[in-house]
Amino acid sequence: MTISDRLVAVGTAGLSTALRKRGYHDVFVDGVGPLAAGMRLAGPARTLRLVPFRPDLFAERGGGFNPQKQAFDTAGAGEVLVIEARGLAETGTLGDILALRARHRGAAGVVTDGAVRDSPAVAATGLAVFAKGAHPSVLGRRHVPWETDVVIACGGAAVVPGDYVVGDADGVLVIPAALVGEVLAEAEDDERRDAWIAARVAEGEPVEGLFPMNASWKTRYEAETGR
Ligand SMILES: O=C([O-])CC(=O)C(=O)O
Ligand SMILES: [Mg+2]
Repeated sequence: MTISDRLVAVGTAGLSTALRKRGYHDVFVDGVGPLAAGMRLAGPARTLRLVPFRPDLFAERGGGFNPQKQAFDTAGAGEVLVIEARGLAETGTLGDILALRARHRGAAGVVTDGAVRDSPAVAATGLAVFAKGAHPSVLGRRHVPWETDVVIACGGAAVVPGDYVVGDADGVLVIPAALVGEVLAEAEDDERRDAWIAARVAEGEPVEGLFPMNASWKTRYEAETGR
């Protein structure tokens, strides 16, 4: 399995615990959700930064093959395109044509703290998209597509190009690239342990002494699982 496949398999809840232990409490892209139920993604971030609309700045960078279009046309296989839209839900930041392009490039998905336009068609592309909502407007209503591949803010989280971004039904979070190996390994161990605990709770055991495990549960866990 690739790192991205393993991140999707372990899920955001387990990853958030391992991040929190290391002091990373503010790595959540808050306020966004999947465009369709069941969408999941993981991969290294490419970034696109939108700045507040201004006629002169829009004239400089808003038209033609602008940074928004450049970002989608150059999205890499397995990458997650993350868009800084300052949390504004009243303007689209991508639509079906750009989603199709990202899909064709093999991108893992898109995360935007703005809205999506052409939203039924975007969902139909099969690309995993996490957004604040849907809105018919083009981005020029509120934004100027300014630059790609810089550190951005998205949903309150800082995103550095190359950070790993993971999204599922619980939400979206960001893992600094240097931490992904240790965070993933620890979250996988914790998830295996929690699955074992969940099986005991499903059998009717109380959580007291079991979650977290006391010494006697630990002994049984180690004996049964070899961990
Ligand atoms: O104009 C936009 O922002 C994007 C759009 O509609 C599309 O990708 O289809
Ligand atoms: Mg469109």
